[in-house]
Formats: sequence, C-alpha cells, structure tokens
Amino acid sequence: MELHVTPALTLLREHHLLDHTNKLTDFTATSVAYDSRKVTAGTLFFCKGNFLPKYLTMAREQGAVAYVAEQEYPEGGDLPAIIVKDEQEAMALLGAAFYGFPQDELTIIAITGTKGKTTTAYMADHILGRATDQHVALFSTLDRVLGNRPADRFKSDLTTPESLDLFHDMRAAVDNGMTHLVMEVSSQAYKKHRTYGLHFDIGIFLNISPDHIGRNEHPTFADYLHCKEQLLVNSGICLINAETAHLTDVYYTAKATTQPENIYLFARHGAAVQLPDGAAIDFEYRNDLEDLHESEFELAACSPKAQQLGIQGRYKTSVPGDYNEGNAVAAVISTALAGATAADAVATLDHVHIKGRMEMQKTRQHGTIYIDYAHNYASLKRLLAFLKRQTAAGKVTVVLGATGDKGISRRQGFGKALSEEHPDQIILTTDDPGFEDPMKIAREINSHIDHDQVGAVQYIMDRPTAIKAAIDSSSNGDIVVLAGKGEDPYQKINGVDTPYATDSKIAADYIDEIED
Ligand SMILES: CC(=O)N[C@H]1[C@@H](OP(=O)(O)OP(=O)(O)OC[C@H]2O[C@@H](n3ccc(=O)[nH]c3=O)[C@H](O)[C@@H]2O)O[C@H](CO)[C@@H](O)[C@@H]1O[C@H](C)C(=O)N[C@@H](C)C(=O)N[C@H](CCC(=O)O)C(=O)O
Ligand SMILES: Nc1ncnc2c1ncn2[C@@H]1O[C@H](COP(=O)(O)OP(=O)(O)OP(=O)(O)O)[C@@H](O)[C@H]1O
Repeated sequence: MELHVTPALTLLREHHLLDHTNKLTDFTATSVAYDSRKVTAGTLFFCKGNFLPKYLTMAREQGAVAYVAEQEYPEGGDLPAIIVKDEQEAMALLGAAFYGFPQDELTIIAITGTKGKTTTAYMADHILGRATDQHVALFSTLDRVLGNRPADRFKSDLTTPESLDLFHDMRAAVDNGMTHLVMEVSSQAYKKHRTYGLHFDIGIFLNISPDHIGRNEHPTFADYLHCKEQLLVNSGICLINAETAHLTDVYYTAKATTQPENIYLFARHGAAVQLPDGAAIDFEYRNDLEDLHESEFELAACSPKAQQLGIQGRYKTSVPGDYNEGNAVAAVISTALAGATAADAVATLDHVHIKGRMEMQKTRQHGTIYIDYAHNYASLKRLLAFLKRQTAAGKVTVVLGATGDKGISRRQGFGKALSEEHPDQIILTTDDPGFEDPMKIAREINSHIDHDQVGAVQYIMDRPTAIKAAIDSSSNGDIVVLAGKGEDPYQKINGVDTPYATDSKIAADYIDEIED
C-alpha cells in the first residue's frame, strides 16, 4: 500500500479540504499513522484530537515523510506539511485512498441506533454467513472479525474504529476474501468523521432515545440525532424501524438523498406509528410466541417492493425479548437486500447467541439470573417490562450502577425505568466509575427513584459482593437481573481498565459454590 502526494492533494482539493502546503516534496507514503508511537520510515503522520506537538517531534525523528494537520507546527522542522481545514475528514479520505478504497470491494450493511446495533449486527452476520459461504466481516462493539482464521478475530476497542484503522481492517477483510461487511456505526463516529466519505450499500436506523449526551460525547440531543441520521444520508438503501422516535425527521433526512423506492420502513403490527406524508410501511411483523428462551414472529410484506424480496414468513430467534424481534426483522430485511434468502435467515436466526445480551443462567435454588448489557433508560425499561411479563409471580432483584464521566443522563434514566417497572429489590453498585466516586453516582441514581414504586434499595459498591447478595436473597421462581456490564471483562477506574471477572463468571462461580 502507498499514497503519492499528487493524488492525495487532488483528493483533498476535490473535497475542499486543502488549506495550504509548506516545504512540499515529491513524497510517497508507505504507511499512515495518527499515533507517533507507530511511525516508521515513510509514514504520513496525522496530528489529530488531543494532540501534543511533541508527538510530531517523535514522528519526525522516527522517519515520517510528511504530516497532515490543521496548523503548521515548528516541531515539524523541514517535514512537508499539508494543512487542511478538517483533520478528521482529511484523515478518513486519505486513509481510504492509502488502503485502495477497500469499501468498493465489499457489500456493506451499516447499523445505527441507540440500542440494538450489536444484536442486529450479529444476527445479520449469521444470516449473511450462510448466504456467502462465510465470507462476511463484522465490525461490532464486541468483536472485529476480518476473516475466518482465529487470528482474524479480536476484541474491539471502539464501536466504530478510527478511520485509519477502519480502512486498514476493511483492506485486511478484502484480502482475506470477504465479500460482505456488517458494521455498527456510532453517533460518535459521525461526530468525529471516522466514516467521512464512506458510502454504505444498506444503512439501518433502529431507534433513538436520549443517551451519549455529555462532556466527551454530544452537547445536545439534537446533535446526537443529527449525527445518527448521517448514516442514512450516506447509504444507498435506507431501512428504518418506523417505531423510532423522531420518525418524521429521520425519514425526511433519508429522503433528502435517497429516492423513496430505496427507503424501506418496518414496524410491529398494531404499533402506534405516525407516518410522515408520502411514507408507507413496507414490512409488518407480528409476534406469535415469546418466552424467556426464544421468540417467533410472522413477517408480512405490505408493499410491492417488499414482496419482491420474497422474505415474508415465519422466523424464530433464540435471543429473547420483544425488542429483539425488531432487531431480527432489521437483520432479515437488510440481509435480503444484500442478497440473502429467507431460507438463510430461517436456518441461522435461532442459533445466534450474543455475549452479555440476554444471557440466562438457571439455578436450582436461587431463581434465574439474566446478564444483560441494558445501560440506559430505554434498554432497562424494555428489559424489565419483558421479564415481568414472562414471570409475573417471582421477586425481581436488579443489580446495577452507572458509568462515570459520560452518559450522565443515564442516572436519571435508570431512576425512571426502575420507578416505572418497580422491581422488588434494587442493589446499586459500581459500573465503570472512571474518575468519579461510584458511591456518589449510586446516590444520584437513587435520588431519581420514586421509592413508593419500588422495593428495598441498598448500596453495595463492590460489584461481586452485590451480585452474590442478590443471588443469596433469591429463591425458586425469582429473577436476578445483572444489568449494564454485559460481558465487559474490566471496570474503568481512574483511567485504567481494571480486570473484572465478568458478571456471568462471578454469578456462575458463586452458584457452583453455594449449590451442590
Ligand atoms: C471523544 C472521542 O471520540 N475520542 C476518541 C479520539 O480521541 P483523540 O483523537 O482526542 O485522541 P487521544 O487519544 O486523546 O490522543 C490524541 C492524539 O495523539 C496521539 N498520540 C498519543 C500519544 C502519543 O504518544 N503519541 C501520539 O501521537 C493519539 O494517537 C491521538 O491521535 O480518538 C481516539 C483514537 O485515536 C479514541 O480512542 C477516542 O475515544 C475515546 C477513548 C472514547 O471513549 N470514545 C467514545 C466516546 C466513543 O467513541 N464511543 C463510541 C460509542 C458510543 C456511541 O454510540 O456514540 C464508539 O464508536 O466507540
Ligand atoms: N431495539 C431495542 N430497544 C431497546 N432496547 C434494546 C433493543 N435492542 C437491544 N436492547 C437492549 O440494549 C442492550 C444493548 O444491546 P446491543 O448491544 O445490541 O445495543 P447497542 O446499540 O450495540 O448498544 P451500545 O451502543 O450501548 O453498545 C441489550 O442488552 C438490551 O437490553
């Protein structure tokens, strides 16, 4: 892979991103990096984010051929400087060019939404896996999968990688023979232009509710919505869950760049959907059976273009929860648009299991334990409402905390969801407190709980102890919900990812210890 200075400047000019150059030479970059510690001879270095000029000194000393920045730095010395109007946009464009525009060799399904991205991504990945004989890459919050060898699968650091990493990984996927890619796109990715210039074949908009609003994320809900909607602006075919809040805004954003015949809407049968003028539902689904282990639903095609896809019929999914039916429907329609058949979806959907999403542990004497990644108002409310509907008689205990430094509105959201779904017992604990005091966070959650609506609330800040206390106090027919951490193997404390055994391991080990 390489990038010559001339096409690089042409690309920047075409996008009106080039401000000026200085000390320009006729260079060819043989690698690209935004981290000085990764610079080697021939690297084009990008100065971005909370950048410090000393990183440029390091990059120069390690053999960078040029740097791209929003301003000139004396630390650049005699290095050619490409000064751009937006560093993140320039980095995404030049990254795509350096890696030979790998997106052009992949059919890409991109997914956004406040909740359900990972679940939908895994479902779509399974369906497409069958349809393509396992030639699917997956970029999710949990795993990044670039091929079929064990070495091609690793844990993700971000939901949507930084642009240089994104295009690097796409190139690796293409070189590994992958033909399709399923990826989650976070609102932060659009905020930071990680996907600038990237066009998706199919873009899915699942839902939106207040989240990710705070100091390091989005200043307002309007900004959060705007960033999420950019996925539709950048997709050839748009698939929208019509039950989303702000449907009119979302639909008209899609319509601004996509003809209505390439916009598909779906909703649960009977849902109270206020359709925007000119819009119609293409697919409706109807729940046939739901229990704590699986769901069955019937998908009906309501429009001629929906009928052409040939996917109407019955589906079964092994990820319980009524909200997961909507995620499954999104996966079935989007993969059909990417070439899969109904048979591919029927054969795979009921074998999808996602770590930390509705994971269930049955015990002999302490009820049933659910480990779920629910970590905002919308997800906690839907999770508790579903579980209560399924097991009306038992006692429900919820163990949860809220993250520090970000998503501050979640504290109020948890208080509201708990008050509305009134569990019998709440144990407030620690969940990625960051630089904040977890007890202070827990008190804030508690201040938003309507104590007339819920059972006892206690504080146990050591999360394993909280989990054990919840299990100890439960018996047959009861439910213990371990919310918020999913399969996270760490607690983020004071800037350090402190190893954590995971909720599911702590619960399973404790059950082994106390139940013989
Ligand atoms: C707010 C935000 O998006 N921050 C991301 C951003 O940070 P940044 O550009 O300021 O980078 P930085 O780590 O402060 O460092 C500044 C620059 O100096 C460089 N550096 C640093 C040290 C050194 O010795 N030499 C050097 O060159 C770094 O490589 C970097 O380029 O770029 C970094 C990668 O270069 C990301 O790790 C970081 O994500 C932080 C950790 C984060 O928490 N992001 C969250 C908010 C996020 O993006 N979440 C979404 C999901 C949430 C959603 O749904 O919206 C996601 O997509 O994961
Ligand atoms: N469509 C949905 N509506 C509401 N809650 C949902 C929906 N889908 C999943 N959830 C809940 O949200 C949790 C997270 O699901 P998932 O990981 O699929 O979403 P995500 O969008 O990837 O989340 P995040 O952005 O937080 O990583 C699940 O554990 C479940 O409790």
